[in-house]
Amino acid sequence: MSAMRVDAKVVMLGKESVGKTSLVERYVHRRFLVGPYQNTIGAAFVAKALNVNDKVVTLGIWDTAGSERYEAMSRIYYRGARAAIVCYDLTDSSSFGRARFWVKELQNCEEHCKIYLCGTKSDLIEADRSVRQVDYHDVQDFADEIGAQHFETSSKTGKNVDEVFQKVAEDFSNCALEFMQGENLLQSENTYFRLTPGSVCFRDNAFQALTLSVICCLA
Ligand SMILES: Nc1nc2c(ncn2[C@@H]2O[C@H](COP(=O)(O)OP(=O)(O)OP(=O)(O)O)[C@@H](O)[C@H]2O)c(=O)[nH]1
Repeated sequence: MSAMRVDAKVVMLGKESVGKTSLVERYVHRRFLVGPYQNTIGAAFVAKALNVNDKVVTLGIWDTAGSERYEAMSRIYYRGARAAIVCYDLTDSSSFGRARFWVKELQNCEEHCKIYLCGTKSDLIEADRSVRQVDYHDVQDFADEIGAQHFETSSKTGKNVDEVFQKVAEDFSNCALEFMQGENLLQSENTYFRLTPGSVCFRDNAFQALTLSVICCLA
């Protein structure tokens, strides 16, 4: 059994097919997978270390399944999260409604979790403005109202992807001292990820990444 330390738990939330997995893939592996869409089952975990002000911060990123049949499981994954990247698809107005749902959940259940609103697939808007279904200013007003950061990203081109995760790590780093004074987070179960002998894992040394796929028996 091995363990690695994760400084901040980050959860990806949002309607199915908004591009949560693609965002994580682009950020961690610098790639955009083409081919038939494969929905996430249960959740997947990846850890990535990055530098913030000469310090290393390791983010433990939980990519949840967007399908409503896995909603109860997604609730498990946001528990103890310090940041939630709530994604919506810029070309799908209903996905923003779903993003609002997750924001409400987080506000009710995870008061220490910082929220980052992420409008995905901006490359599609850049190619054809008429496909935009979610207005930038409407989301910015909502973000201001709830005290969230707001980004528009493209996993296809990489636009703003690093910026989202860098901001998450910077905010965590700036708040870490305050958190540590409030509660001994570095020793809480949320900041260590422990592998059990039966876990499925892959280690990517280049990115100091460890991936765990949680195969859901509800599938
Ligand atoms: N053009 C474009 N397509 C994208 C982008 N991000 C994701 N997609 C496509 O959108 C589809 C869904 O992407 P995923 O990353 O699997 O979506 P998800 O939110 O993880 O989906 P679930 O696992 O069902 O929750 C795939 O066909 C992707 O190729 C993007 O930035 N630009």
